Amino acid sequence: MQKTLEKNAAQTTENSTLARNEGLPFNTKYFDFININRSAIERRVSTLTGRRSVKKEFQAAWLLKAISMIDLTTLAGDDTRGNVLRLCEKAKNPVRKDILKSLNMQDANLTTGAVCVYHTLIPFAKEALKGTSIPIAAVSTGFPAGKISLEEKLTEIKKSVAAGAKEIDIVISRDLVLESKWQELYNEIRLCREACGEAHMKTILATGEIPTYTKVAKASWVAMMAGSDFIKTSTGKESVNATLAVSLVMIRCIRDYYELTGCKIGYKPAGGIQKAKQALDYLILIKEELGNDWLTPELFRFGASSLLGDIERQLEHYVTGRYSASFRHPMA
Ligand SMILES: O=C[C@H](O)COP(=O)(O)O
Repeated sequence: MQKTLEKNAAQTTENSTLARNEGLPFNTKYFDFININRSAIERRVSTLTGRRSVKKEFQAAWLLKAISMIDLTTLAGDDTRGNVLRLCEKAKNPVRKDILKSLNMQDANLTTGAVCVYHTLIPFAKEALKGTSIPIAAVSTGFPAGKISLEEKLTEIKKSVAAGAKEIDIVISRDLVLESKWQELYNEIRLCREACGEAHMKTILATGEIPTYTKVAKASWVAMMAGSDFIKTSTGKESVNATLAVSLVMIRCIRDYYELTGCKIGYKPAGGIQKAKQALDYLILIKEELGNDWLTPELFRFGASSLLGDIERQLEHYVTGRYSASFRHPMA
């Protein structure tokens, strides 16, 4: 397992020199022809999780890797300094020391990929993460509905960056997708990317509010062309959030964009990913469709508030042979 983690660390270093996506000039020729066959997509993902599984020590190694790719998230109306500080402690020490010791991973410096909070909570995350390299991700642009003016969106992004966010998760205006106003969508995302400056931008499509996979694919293309560093499924607040099927649609766009431009765009499924088994399914999908290059925090994140608790529980089971109650693995 030590070897697997060392290999993962080497992969991360390689990817940390990744050039940012500068985007492409707007042109509908890249996506006009797209027409997604829903049943083919759903068939592909249903066979994937049946055919493939990861067992025993490989499963433990994959779960540790999954932890390094979690944007540990709290986006609740009752967030306080206290729960953000506790969440950050969990990001710094995601797995109990005794479990890590049994896995011989106590010196691996395992942390989550980032901590994701609302803008007003950034100072508390900054205080708690001081001295670490864990980035703060902030949700901006009128999260989750995005129903504020473009000017306000840009101001919000700039404020979050100034407050210390190194990653900005923006929400797009879903009406522009519903009405196929692709050029307007492109302009909006472009301006957001400019406002982000050095901060990496993850563009949330809110796929649960987009009626067809064809539109999800077109919106993915527009987001990448406009300079997004990551494309992300959901806010976690829609009635349907991340699914494997919508992920397949989006990561195939990432693959095609890479083939066209040579630029690797990151992927972040978010919302409703609560179980270790779900995380493994996503990792298998990414490995099969995009390859190992994408299995690093630079190119893949889970947006999840409670997934880490189940992963820790499964690791404890791997080590002790016993399951503990979920409340023994609190997030904050
Ligand atoms: O971006 C992250 C999501 O808001 C987290 O959703 P979740 O609470 O369902 O894990």
